[in-house]
Amino acid sequence: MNEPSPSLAAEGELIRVEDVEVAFDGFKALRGLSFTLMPAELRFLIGPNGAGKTTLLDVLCGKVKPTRGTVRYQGHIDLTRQQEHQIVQLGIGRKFQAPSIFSTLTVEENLLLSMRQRRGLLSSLTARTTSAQRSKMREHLELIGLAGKALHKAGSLSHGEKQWLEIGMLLIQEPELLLLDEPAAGMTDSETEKTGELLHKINDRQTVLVVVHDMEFVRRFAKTVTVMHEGSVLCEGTMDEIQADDKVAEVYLGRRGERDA
Ligand SMILES: Nc1ncnc2c1ncn2[C@@H]1O[C@H](COP(=O)(O)OP(=O)(O)OP(=O)(O)O)[C@@H](O)[C@H]1O
Repeated sequence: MNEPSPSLAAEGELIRVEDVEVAFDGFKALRGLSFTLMPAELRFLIGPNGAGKTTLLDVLCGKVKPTRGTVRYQGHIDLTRQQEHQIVQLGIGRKFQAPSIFSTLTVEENLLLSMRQRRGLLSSLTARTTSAQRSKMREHLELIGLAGKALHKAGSLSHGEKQWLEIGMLLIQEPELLLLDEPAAGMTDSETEKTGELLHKINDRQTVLVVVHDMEFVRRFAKTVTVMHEGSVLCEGTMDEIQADDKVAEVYLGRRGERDA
């Protein structure tokens, strides 16, 4: 049965996580977590170390299966029953920390490969590029700020540029929902700024759920923030609302110094 209870599912929700538990050898990384995401949101997910942020992304992309609870996509799809590759096909793209670009190929070739992902690697490279594919590629090169480096080898890019290329490779597959874990980690100040701006540009077209540790980045670029603590949601709201919340001050913002260093 894929139909959620009408009393529990609000119209038009993209994601509804209900009472989810994830246990690793008895340790509960998620404990009765409930969370919803509407289409077109840009949601920042914050919380102290070990709060369960990455585990929530792992559940949404199918890498980790909950031991209890439900995870609905677009109201009627039970994500807990889908394999990771099926979830990608359903339109949920996840950027992992480990790089997935081909260093010896150009920026353009990496994007082309990603666009034609369903073919084998060799046929993807040798297939002729249609004008529609070229224009889609140019559009994505502009979006990620790498139009001037289309013919550069991906391996020669800066750390920040590699991250943007990876984001571009996900976006060119036109996901409905993009999941990002610390997209600005290790970036210079100017790369961090561009990444924040990129998140907003992406959000013009896609729903984005992003895990962030850097509180300055959150203050600068967040729309709505969800705070997690010990495997469940502590509170949600704008950054002003979050900062005014005593519970957050106690469990998270009070420890901000550790994170902002
Ligand atoms: N595969 C695993 N096996 C055992 N424990 C795990 C596993 N994955 C995560 N955990 C534990 O679950 C808890 C939540 O981890 P998670 O990575 O989701 O937290 P997080 O909020 O993303 O933390 P951080 O901010 O440090 O990245 C942590 O205590 C972690 O050690």
